[in-house]
Amino acid sequence: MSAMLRGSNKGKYMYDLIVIGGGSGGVRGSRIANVDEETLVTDDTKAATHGAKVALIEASMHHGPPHYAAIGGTCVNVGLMVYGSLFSHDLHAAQQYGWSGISNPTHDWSTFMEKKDKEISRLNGIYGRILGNAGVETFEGIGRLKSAHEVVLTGPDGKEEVLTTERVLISVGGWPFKPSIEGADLAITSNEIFYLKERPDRLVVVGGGYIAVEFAMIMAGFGSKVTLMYRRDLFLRGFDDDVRQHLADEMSKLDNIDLQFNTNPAKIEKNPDETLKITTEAGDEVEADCVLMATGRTPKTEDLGLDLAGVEVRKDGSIPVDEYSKTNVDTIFAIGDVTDRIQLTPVALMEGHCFADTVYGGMDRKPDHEYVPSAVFAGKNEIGSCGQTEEQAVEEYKDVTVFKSTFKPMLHTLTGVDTKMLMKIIVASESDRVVGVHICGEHAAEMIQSVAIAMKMGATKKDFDSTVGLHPSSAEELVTMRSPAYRYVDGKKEAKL
Ligand SMILES: Cc1cc2nc3c(=O)[nH]c(=O)nc-3n(C[C@H](O)[C@H](O)[C@H](O)COP(=O)(O)OP(=O)(O)OC[C@H]3O[C@@H](n4cnc5c(N)ncnc54)[C@H](O)[C@@H]3O)c2cc1C
Ligand SMILES: NC(=O)c1ccc[n+]([C@@H]2O[C@H](COP(=O)([O-])OP(=O)(O)OC[C@H]3O[C@@H](n4cnc5c(N)ncnc54)[C@H](O)[C@@H]3O)[C@@H](O)[C@H]2O)c1
Repeated sequence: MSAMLRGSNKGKYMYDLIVIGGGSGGVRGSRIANVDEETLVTDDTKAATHGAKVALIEASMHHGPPHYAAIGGTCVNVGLMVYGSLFSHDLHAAQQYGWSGISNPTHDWSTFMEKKDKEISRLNGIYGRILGNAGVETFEGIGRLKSAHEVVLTGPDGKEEVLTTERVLISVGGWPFKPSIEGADLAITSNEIFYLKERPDRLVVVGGGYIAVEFAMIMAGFGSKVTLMYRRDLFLRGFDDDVRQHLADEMSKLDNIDLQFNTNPAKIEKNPDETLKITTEAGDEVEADCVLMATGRTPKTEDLGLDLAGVEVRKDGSIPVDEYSKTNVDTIFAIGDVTDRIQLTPVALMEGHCFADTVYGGMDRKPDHEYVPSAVFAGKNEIGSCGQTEEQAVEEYKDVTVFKSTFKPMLHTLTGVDTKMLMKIIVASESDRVVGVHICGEHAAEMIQSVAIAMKMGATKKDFDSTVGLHPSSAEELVTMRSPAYRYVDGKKEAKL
């Protein structure tokens, strides 16, 4: 795409760009597109010198009901909940190493929620200030397209205003989807779980994606008894099969998690004492205090007026875009979860940044979705993953070598905790390039970020082998796996090496 003119609107419209949605992608896109030298205030805005006149419309400047997401996005909620939930494991481990005075630890949910909310509010404020410093005009309210160059802003007081703009960037994200089973309204979603007044003693989680697995482990870490219902054989579809199975095996070892695969709820009812009864499609009953539906997210495009602007929308509500995040309308762009590419915060940031650099910065920057690392924060058994699964690699390269290692992390040689870590390296045999790395175990997320750099640079297995390990660490296993577990030749798994 040829670079467009900076601030080319020349007074025809009120703004060069209106951004609808101020989460991860929208804040980044607007901040980078905006800012001329005169409004540069902090170091944080120094990179942003593209000079467009930008307005950003965000439904809420403060997290929580009814919009839940707010300026800057609320992803950090999960991070804090994960950290909070891990202490139960750490406190147990500490005692096995001789620490005392912590034999009967208790957790105060309301103290934790209060501190978490305070931190998220602080972040909301920071994002508001960053935008202000960058010179982005920020409006609280709902944005809706009236035409390709007009956006209706409905403020918190219900008042409507029409803003005109040369271009629009849509970054409205998604909203949790609940299947329409009987009593679904009694279930909460990931929106509400961040605001529970009390920790449920018994939680049923429905679904088998990131959110289902993470919240099953988070709430179990805090002490809830969790039943995870997933409609198919094994959760986390799309992840490497060995990693999925390894995590399922590890979760099955935990006393307070009951994994129920091939199980789906048929109805949810309220008992006279306000607790809930979940009846599965097979007719089994489970009693719980709370049901979390983690059954996917739907792009938030329903009332966005996309039809009035002529923007194409897929059946599932997502917006198709080209490699520069442009929709079928030349002046309308979309980034982040609403486009249904990879739904991760850093990906939305990258897409927003590339958009601004290309359209207002005179650069030619396409977001690069290859070797994007991801993590599932499943307690002490988190997954860190980058690149292809074994199945995908065999499909693409036919000749593939697989290295695998399962071992007990050194920490647990003294704790007595029955847990294992899995590491897997997938290599395209002909080029020796490492095309997939999958880790399940403590600190997997931290490890995979560094591995992703090597993979992005095209590292071969030989490069991994020639790197000296760091001892003692679990990560050193990544550079000491010398013997392949098995190979594929011409797409067929070889029984013997
Ligand atoms: C529970 C949960 C945990 C997650 N954990 C992680 C994680 O650990 N790591 C990770 O990388 N990703 C995580 N994600 C995914 C990540 O949050 C998204 O990929 C990312 O936020 C997408 O950014 P976005 O800009 O597209 O949308 P969002 O960040 O969702 O922002 C959209 C914004 O638009 C606003 N909005 C919507 N409609 C309108 C409108 N009409 N007018 C005005 N404003 C509007 C919303 O209020 C919201 O603030 C998680 C998601 C969820 C739900
Ligand atoms: N750690 C992270 O980076 C992180 C954490 C949370 C979310 N996310 C992002 O957010 C996105 C959304 O997460 P998610 O967990 O909501 O979605 P998901 O697509 O990962 O999982 C949805 C799950 O719900 C199940 N499901 C769908 N419809 C159902 C139905 N009618 N009945 C029963 N089950 C049904 C699916 O089989 C799937 O297992 C993810 O794709 C991910 O990119 C990332």
